[in-house]
Amino acid sequence: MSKGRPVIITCALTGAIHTPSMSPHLPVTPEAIIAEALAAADAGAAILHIHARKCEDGRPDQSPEGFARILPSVAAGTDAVVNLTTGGSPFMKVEERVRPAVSFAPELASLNMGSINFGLYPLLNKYKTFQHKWEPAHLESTRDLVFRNSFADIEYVLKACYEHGTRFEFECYDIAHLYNLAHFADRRLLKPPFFIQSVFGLLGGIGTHPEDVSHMKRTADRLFGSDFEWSVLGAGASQFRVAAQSIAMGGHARVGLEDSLWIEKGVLAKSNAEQVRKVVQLIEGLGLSVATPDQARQILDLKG
Ligand SMILES: C[C@H](N)CC(=O)CC(=O)O
Ligand SMILES: [Zn+2]
Repeated sequence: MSKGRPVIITCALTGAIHTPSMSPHLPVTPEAIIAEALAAADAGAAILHIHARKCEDGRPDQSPEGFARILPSVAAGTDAVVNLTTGGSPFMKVEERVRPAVSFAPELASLNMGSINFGLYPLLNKYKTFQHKWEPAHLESTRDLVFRNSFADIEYVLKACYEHGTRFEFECYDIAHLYNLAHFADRRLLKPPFFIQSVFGLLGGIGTHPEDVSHMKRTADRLFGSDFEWSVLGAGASQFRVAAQSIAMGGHARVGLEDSLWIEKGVLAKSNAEQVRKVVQLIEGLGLSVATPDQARQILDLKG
């Protein structure tokens, strides 16, 4: 067992963008999401990023009731850190998006650090047949979709969650979002360590070229010095390449069917745990260790 620096693996189980017809392995029902959560934690994920879906057809569900069908069983089955989404689905208003985090006061919640055009053209052109009527409409409407996260929206979410001791996974889709984070830090509305989740490869945000990844890290180093922990997620086919670069550069990694349905080019991942096991190999291959949930709590200064 390698004793190198502990690397935190986040697993994002289902999300709100991919739809059931895109992969038979995308967990949709509460039972499936719970089973995937526990298996991903067993495989090495210290943090579980959780969205809920409507049981009947898999539409994104941001109601506290939807999360109440998932969270107790996850908490009973693993000590992994629960990270609740406040992004919900990009079609939702911030008031709706923040409700689960306010209701359940998790240790960690996502916080999206800026607005972006949310382009899903790669998905639009790829999928033609669907199980549910809402799926093609969901995809079609992204042509004109802006995922809104104004300064007021961001302040609304951080104030609504902060009083419960919830800390944040700062989703930064582009360099500007790092400056937005610095703005809120300068206003003392946030305290370090900042858990930065750099998002690569979403059309509307920064690309996945190694230069893009390095540019994000260099900018974060300049803005935050040692006051941050850096993690990355690569959308789609870039997931493991971006993760490998981050791990080699001293960072952490996020994987999961929320942001990529693949285990390798053209091969669907059979589960979230399969993706977690692959990133564990990357970490141990570099002589590093996989962080336990408690090591993640310590590194990120979570309330526990
Ligand atoms: C690119 C990620 N799917 C963004 C995300 O996970 C947002 C959230 O849940 O708040
Ligand atoms: Zn999410």
